[in-house]
Amino acid sequence: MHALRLVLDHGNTRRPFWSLEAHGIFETGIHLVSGDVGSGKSTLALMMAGLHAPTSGAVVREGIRSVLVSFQFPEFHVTGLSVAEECASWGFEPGAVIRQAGIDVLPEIPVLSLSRGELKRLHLACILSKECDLLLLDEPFSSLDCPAKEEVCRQISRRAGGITVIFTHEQGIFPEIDHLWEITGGSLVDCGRMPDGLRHWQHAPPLARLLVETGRIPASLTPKGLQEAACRIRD
Ligand SMILES: Nc1ncnc2c1ncn2[C@@H]1O[C@H](COP(=O)(O)OP(=O)(O)OP(=O)(O)O)[C@@H](O)[C@H]1O
Repeated sequence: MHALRLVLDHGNTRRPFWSLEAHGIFETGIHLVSGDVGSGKSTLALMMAGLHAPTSGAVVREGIRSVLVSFQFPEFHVTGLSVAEECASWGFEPGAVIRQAGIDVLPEIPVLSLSRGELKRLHLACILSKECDLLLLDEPFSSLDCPAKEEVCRQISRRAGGITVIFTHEQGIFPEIDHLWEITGGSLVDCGRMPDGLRHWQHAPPLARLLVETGRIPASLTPKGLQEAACRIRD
């Protein structure tokens, strides 16, 4: 596998009433970028994908030959009329995708007749089955219930190789995360690798924050990792 790096070299973007400064290096692994509503997560995802040019600075994709972006709203990705056509547009048979998505739909029905959550699961099943060097997932958990979030997390955690970046304000359910980032005060902040990065993560969910404050640093942000830390006798 060739070395992959996405370098944000003071990649700044400005709009009349908003700006974002993004500086840092994303290496192979699973990255979590958290931030409040409107903080710039989607804009940063577009910048990293090469779909939004920085106003100043640069975004350098070293060794990255393939990029996939998943937008928050699954309708943005639809190109087929039926579920089967939609799966085919990704190069997949509908049966396998429908099984992986865990939804109960027929391949011949119009893809836009699916509920938002079903469509999101179908889209995620397709995109998570593709191999790529850089996978950018903007709010992958939106529209999903807890079991579906957990299944998507398992699929993300299984990704081997490549750079995966999750942009989200999710506070409950996470996959295995290697590196924590957050957007705060108009800047991308590198909180650091897990688990030490937890100490610097302002957007940490309440349970993770409590565990850190009580000296039980979770090794992982997965539900199992948080449970293990919560059940641990204080260090
Ligand atoms: N095309 C645009 N033109 C002008 N301003 C925009 C445009 N797109 C986004 N913005 C502004 O840029 C800022 C960042 O938006 P962005 O969608 O990146 O935030 P976000 O963190 O992804 O939000 P959310 O959590 O709601 O998805 C917001 O203030 C938004 O109003």
